[in-house]
Amino acid sequence: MSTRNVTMLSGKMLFIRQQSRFFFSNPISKAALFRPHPQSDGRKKRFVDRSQIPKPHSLSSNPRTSIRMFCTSESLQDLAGKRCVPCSSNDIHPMPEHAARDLLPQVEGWSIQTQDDGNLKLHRSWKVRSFTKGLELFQRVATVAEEQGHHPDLHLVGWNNVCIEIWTHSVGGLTENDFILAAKISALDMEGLVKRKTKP
Ligand SMILES: C[C@H](O)[C@H](O)[C@H]1CNC2=NC(N)=NC(=O)C2=N1
Repeated sequence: MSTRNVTMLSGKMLFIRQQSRFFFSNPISKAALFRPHPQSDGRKKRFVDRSQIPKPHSLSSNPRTSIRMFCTSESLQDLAGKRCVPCSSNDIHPMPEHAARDLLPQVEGWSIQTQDDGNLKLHRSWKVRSFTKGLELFQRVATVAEEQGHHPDLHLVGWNNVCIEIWTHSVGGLTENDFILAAKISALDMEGLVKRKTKP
């Protein structure tokens, strides 16, 4: 095999392994990728087993892979421990509803709603102990939002009904930023501000 072919093969292998690393937490092994194929003369020739190469930009049936397409890091680490990325980044895109629903269990108490324009948003509501406790809750949320450079919509109606809605305005939909902010808001100490949920 000429040097060029070896370079090409190794280059292709490197590209495939790089691509597979993007889609799978464990890159496909060389052995799986280059399977020996017995020749008529008894020699074994290696060929690229195309069935092992992930299709580019395919949302595989594995929900964790599809979530990973929209998350900033390989592992689905605790969202509250992550940091929002600038909403003006060209790399930020709205996620499809199935990816949002896959992330929802990580932000307990939040729900996904569809806006009048069809875009998705996160929603959560609380009963606060007083109007001023509601404003104090908003202040704590505002501190997190300013730290993250990502902001919710805050509603305080009927003096003690707080509702917080989050979506990424720059892309008109849900991104991981919204789930990170929701997780950080859920992690806030609201003791003394909100009424305990009465057991159903
Ligand atoms: C420049 C940058 O897009 C804006 O400053 C930030 C501020 N906070 C934001 N918050 C939300 N929810 N969506 C945004 O698009 C957004 N953009």
